[in-house]
Order: sequence, then C-alpha cells, then structure tokens
Amino acid sequence: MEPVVVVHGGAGSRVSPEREQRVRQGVARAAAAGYRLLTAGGSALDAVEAAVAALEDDPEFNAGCGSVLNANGDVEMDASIMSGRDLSSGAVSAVRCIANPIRLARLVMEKTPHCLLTSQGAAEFAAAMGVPTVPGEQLVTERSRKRLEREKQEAQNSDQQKDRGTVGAVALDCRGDVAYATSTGGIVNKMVGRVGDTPCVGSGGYADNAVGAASTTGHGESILKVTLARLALFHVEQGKTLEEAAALALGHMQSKLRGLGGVILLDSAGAWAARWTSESMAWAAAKDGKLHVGVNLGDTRVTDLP
Ligand SMILES: NC(=O)C[C@H](N)C(=O)O
Repeated sequence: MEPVVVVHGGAGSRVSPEREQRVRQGVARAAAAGYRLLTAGGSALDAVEAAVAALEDDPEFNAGCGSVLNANGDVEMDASIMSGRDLSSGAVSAVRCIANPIRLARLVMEKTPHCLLTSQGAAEFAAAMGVPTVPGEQLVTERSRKRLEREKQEAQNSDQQKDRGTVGAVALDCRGDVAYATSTGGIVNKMVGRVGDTPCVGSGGYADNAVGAASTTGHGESILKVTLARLALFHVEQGKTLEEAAALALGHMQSKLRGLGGVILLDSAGAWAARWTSESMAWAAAKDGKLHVGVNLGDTRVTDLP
C-alpha cells in the first residue's frame, strides 16, 4: 500500500502575506515528518502523532506553543488521536503546561482503559507517565497575547472566522491502517474549562479502516453539533467521492448553523481531500514522493519530496 499523510494548520480568515510563507513551511515540514516515518515502515498512528507534534511545536499554529488564550489569559488545550485498525482512541481536554497534548492523548489511548482524561486528572496522569511540565508562559506567544487583547475589545464580534487554528493529520500506512490526530488551543477568549470538538471522537476526527480517516477544524460548537468528522465519513460510506463528502458535511454545518470550518479526509485506498468553508486553511499532503501545499483557494503548489 502506498503511504499517504495529509495535515492541516487550521481553518480561519485569510492568512496575511507576511505569515503565509511561515505557515506553508510549517504544514510542509509536518507532512514531510509524517511521510518519512511512513516510508520507513512506521505506522499511521506514529505518523499522525509526529506530524501533529511538529505543528504543536510551531508557534505559528493554535496548538501547543502558540495556542490561543482563554478569558483569563491562560492556555488550555484539547487533543485526540484514533487508530482505524481497532477504533482505539485517546484524548485529553483542558490540559495546561505540557508541550505536546497529542502525545498525552496517545498515552491515554495506550495506557488507560479510558478514552478521555480532563484537566486535573489528565495532569496527574501526565506526571505519572513522566511527561515533563513546561511553565505556562512558555506556551504563550506575543501574537496570542495580542489576539486576546483585540478579542476582548471586540467582545461582541461573533465572526466565526476568528476561530482559526487547530492542527490535525490523517494517514494511511503500508499495512493499510489509517489514523487521525487533532490538537488545539481552542477558541480565543473562551470560558475557563470550555471544551471544544477537538478531543471528541466523531467531531474533531474519526478513523476506521473500513472507510478512512478525517480531522476537522473550525467553530467547535458547530462541529460538535453536526459531528463533522463522522458526518464526512458517512458520506464516503454512502459512495460519495472525498471532495463531495467534505463539501456535503461542511455545507450541512454552514446551512444549519452558519458554522465555518475545514476538513481533511483520506480513504482506505489512499485518495485524499482538503476542503474548507472559511477563507483559508493551511494544508499539506504527501504521497508518491510529491508534496502538495496550499493555504488559500486555488494556490496549491506541488514539489518533489527529498
Ligand atoms: N480553530 C479551531 O479549529 C478551534 C477548534 N475547533 C475549537 O473550537 O476548539
């Protein structure tokens, strides 16, 4: 089976020309990291974890370092991961002071009988697993501080495009297994304790070898209400192409709730799609030695992978 990995760096308003290059490089690097693992015989789970961890470490994206701030000015992060081989999944919500929530989600999946740990319990589990804590301020960037300030000034602005960011990946490995991973700082100025779609299997992502894998981004409350990832895969099960399935699922969310967002999709044969209803979504896909990268509609560039 030819391996494939697709990543996204979040749906949102237009990326400024000043940031565009950094954002392109960030998603390209993450996809290349996942692809390297896959071509060396690594699993889809390892590939999505590595790709998402690379994006969590990149301050350009709303996950890990670079996460948006809650109403108190703190970082609280959500993440989830799932294997399409046996539907095993792990997630964390409202976690603080760790660099890579996606790695903690994987530990929840592999070392506990549960699917989701939150807040204090997740912190205690992280400590028991030897996951190092980082000072909260280390995850806060100047950009996220400014965004919170701006958001507080424009408090009545209900523009759903502002809910940008979140990172995610889907992959298919040589053995035919699929997986997804999604990680986020959530939405700026959220209430303390707010949990979005990202740690919820079926909303923030889904993976099942019988169909494929999906990772989502956008307005979390809307995504939760339509279970966006599962909805997109449902359309694939019904025989739609990946492009059609993504368009139908995102269209439903927009017409029912005026919710905007994006989705990356992969099927068990290795076809893939990246689609969004917000102004932009940074994404990258690696397959057959080629790297495809896009940010705004119609600006896809294709290069050879080393
Ligand atoms: N930008 C995002 O994708 C945010 C994420 N879906 C959330 O609502 O938490």
